Amino acid sequence: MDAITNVPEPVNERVLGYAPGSAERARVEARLAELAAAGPVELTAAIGGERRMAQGASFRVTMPSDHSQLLGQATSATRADARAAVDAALTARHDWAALSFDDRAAVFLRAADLLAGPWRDTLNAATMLGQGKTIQQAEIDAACELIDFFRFNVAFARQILQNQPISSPGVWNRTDYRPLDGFVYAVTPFNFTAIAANLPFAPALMGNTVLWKPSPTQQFAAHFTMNLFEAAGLPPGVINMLPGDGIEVSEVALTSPQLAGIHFTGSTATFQHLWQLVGHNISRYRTYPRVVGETGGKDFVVAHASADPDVVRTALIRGAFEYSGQKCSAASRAYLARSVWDKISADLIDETEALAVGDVRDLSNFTSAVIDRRALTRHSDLFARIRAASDAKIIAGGTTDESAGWFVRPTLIESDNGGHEIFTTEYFGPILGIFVYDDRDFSRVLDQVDRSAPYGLTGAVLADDRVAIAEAADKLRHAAGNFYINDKPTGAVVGQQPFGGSRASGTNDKAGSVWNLIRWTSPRSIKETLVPPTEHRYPHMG
Ligand SMILES: NC(=O)c1ccc[n+]([C@@H]2O[C@H](COP(=O)([O-])OP(=O)(O)OC[C@H]3O[C@@H](n4cnc5c(N)ncnc54)[C@H](O)[C@@H]3O)[C@@H](O)[C@H]2O)c1
Ligand SMILES: N[C@@H](CCC=O)C(=O)O
Repeated sequence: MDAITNVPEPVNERVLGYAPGSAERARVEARLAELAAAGPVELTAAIGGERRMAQGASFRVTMPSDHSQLLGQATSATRADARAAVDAALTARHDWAALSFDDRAAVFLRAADLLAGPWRDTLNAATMLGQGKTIQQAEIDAACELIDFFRFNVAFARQILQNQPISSPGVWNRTDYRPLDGFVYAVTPFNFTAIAANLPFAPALMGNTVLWKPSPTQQFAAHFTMNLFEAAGLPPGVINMLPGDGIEVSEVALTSPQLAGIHFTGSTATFQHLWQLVGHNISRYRTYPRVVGETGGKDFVVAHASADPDVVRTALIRGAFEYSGQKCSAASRAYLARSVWDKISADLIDETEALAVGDVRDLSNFTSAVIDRRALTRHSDLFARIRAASDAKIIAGGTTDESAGWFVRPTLIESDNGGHEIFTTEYFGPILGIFVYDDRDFSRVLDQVDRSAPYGLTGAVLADDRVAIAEAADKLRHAAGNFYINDKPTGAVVGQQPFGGSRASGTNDKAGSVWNLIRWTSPRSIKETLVPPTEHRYPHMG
């Protein structure tokens, strides 16, 4: 079809409440029971449309909040699997790029509607069981954010395609939004089902074919996400999914002359490692690979003396402890004016101690387990270090329990040493460092917030005083790519707060926006001269 169509106007998917007695609660509870009872699922690779086990070492996917519950059996992709996936992506490339934008977009609009309807409970339940999310956290991720990524990216991509140059008399200029000249390698984190799907999907929407390497601890929901892509009609070879740790896959992908882009989300260390390998191999590639990565954070909350104490307490608890702090955006360092601290400290400690932490199948819990034993050990080691030191003190939480699941109690650690590791290091767990400052030192503490951590992802200022808000927004301009005023620093919504940060937090290409999609196209300018000249001499030559 030659018409330039209008794509559906995107609207953010409504977040369902799952209150006791609601229909959606009954449905998701039934799906949780079914998936947990179904026995281990074979977590296959997807290569050129074929679903088969990868050829490497096997690994198990269990529930973080009940590690005796086996959800899936997987095997890691080997070099041979990776070579097959690269070949499949390159084979599918021409036909996928040759499809009209409408045909490509329709696949993902259908995925959005399937997910909003019959697939919602499956992806929510898989995310709860496999990644330890409560229903609220699964709903805003695996359902709403992913549906929004699908629908909004289609609309943003259409805007890009419509962006065409001017022409002049006798000349017709056009921009051809080509996919990149090769395949895209998407490497995704454990903590968000929506991010894991968006990283392969966004380049695919722009006409690219993709190797997708999910996190082993997200493989359960990734498996169902791949099923969803297929159910929506994604042609074979467009997205090829390779389970496992990715080491052998990277050896193949990053040395392939056809590597055209990396779409990464995960830790700063892994991203830097991948970027170094790209630098090392730079002369091998046919084109310069686009390297897009969103990485770690040490996200701050600064409360001014004018802040409402109830707002501060709520923003800290939700911002730091939802999903047990396993969000790149989680509040992990708080700078509190002493007058505010004096008003909230007792209640903050009591409420933190009272937070219900347990199995995700008990919907009354506020949060659940951390992702795996490694994460739990990172926290128990931290607690031991803090207890041995004199310049920081655990004032709530500070315990772990691995008897049934990988549980870490929400923890508050207070210190007056602004350079302490609790203000600089990303633990990726339910840990909030607290620095109390004299009310009159607000300006000085803003400088400290800006300088003390290497990251630049999210941050919040809480204040009623407008001058204080303006000063914080100015002084912290580069300290956060997502800056919140009187809110927690988590929970960005697609289309409303495009997400990403700079400094050690990434390339700030803003997932779910035109700025991200533009990285997956290599525009070609076409000039057509309608009546070309037939004489080389210019008028000034007489
Ligand atoms: N800025 C953001 O938008 C954002 C969003 C989510 C998570 N994160 C960050 O992600 C981190 C947590 O996620 P994680 O624990 O999954 O991160 P991670 O870096 O451990 O793993 C990310 C992915 O990289 C893979 N990986 C590791 N080494 C690899 C290699 N050599 N080749 C190929 N793949 C390799 C992992 O298997 C996984 O799929 C935190 O630092 C968090 O802040 C950032
Ligand atoms: N976009 C999410 C964070 C993603 C990282 O883990 C938020 O805004 O809370």
